[in-house]
Amino acid sequence: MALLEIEHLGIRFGGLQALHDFSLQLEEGELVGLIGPNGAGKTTVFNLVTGVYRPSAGEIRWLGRSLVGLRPSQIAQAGVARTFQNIRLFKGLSVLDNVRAALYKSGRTHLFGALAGAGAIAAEEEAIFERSMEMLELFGLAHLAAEPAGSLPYGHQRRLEMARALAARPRLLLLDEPAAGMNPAEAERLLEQIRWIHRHFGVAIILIEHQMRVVMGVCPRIVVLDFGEIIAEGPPEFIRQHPRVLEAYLGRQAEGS
Ligand SMILES: Nc1ncnc2c1ncn2[C@@H]1O[C@H](COP(=O)(O)OP(=O)(O)OP(=O)(O)O)[C@@H](O)[C@H]1O
Repeated sequence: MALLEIEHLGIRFGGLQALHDFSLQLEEGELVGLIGPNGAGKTTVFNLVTGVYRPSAGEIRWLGRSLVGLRPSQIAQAGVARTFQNIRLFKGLSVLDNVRAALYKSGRTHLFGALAGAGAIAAEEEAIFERSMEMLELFGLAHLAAEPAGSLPYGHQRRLEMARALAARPRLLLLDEPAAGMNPAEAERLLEQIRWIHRHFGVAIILIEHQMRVVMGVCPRIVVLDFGEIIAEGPPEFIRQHPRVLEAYLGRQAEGS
């Protein structure tokens, strides 16, 4: 059974058809890139999958069961995690507390739910602490655990966001333009990190990215959106030469330059 099945998904905002007839099937552990020019509808796909928006048409199935109508918190609990285009951390909280907060929120940590009383709560606190530190260590942030998240350099904040998202062991990670605002060297490092996350956690990933080079370097399959519709889908070498993709990207760049 597919991990995620999206069928004929659509949403309108007033007169704007932001997404139309969008279908995508994702297997456990698969890594797919979602690209397209500004306003193509990429983030809208994430907002639909995570329950922020409700579709006007179509179906989203997670392990065979519909996600449509579930609250974002329920979808997160089911195993879908995301990061945002504009980093969303609790900037005033410590690096450690940012990961801890994600674990409390996920509701997936009731490891000692069958037990009652203060002992069980203390054990759960301990489990959350251990898991949070484990994540910080994996992401090379453990030595910064006590620092306020807002004081970290940009690249570290991105890493913390990913550590947070992965702490509750999701089965699907939605990455929304993680390379935004990065220079080429930073983007290259991020690429390595995404490859590592994919290998290490065995998690399925949908990567939205503006920089074609980043997506092409990491995703074996790429879906291209333009004006809310899929215009091409396939491996990087196919996408790179696809006339509609070239037109969508280069045509508009040429107009803009
Ligand atoms: N809540 C909303 N209300 C009205 N219009 C919206 C809403 N959310 C998205 N849109 C519109 O839907 C279209 C698709 O937006 P979306 O953010 O999904 O694009 P995108 O491909 O992620 O673009 P970018 O690369 O600029 O982030 C845009 O025209 C956007 O203005």
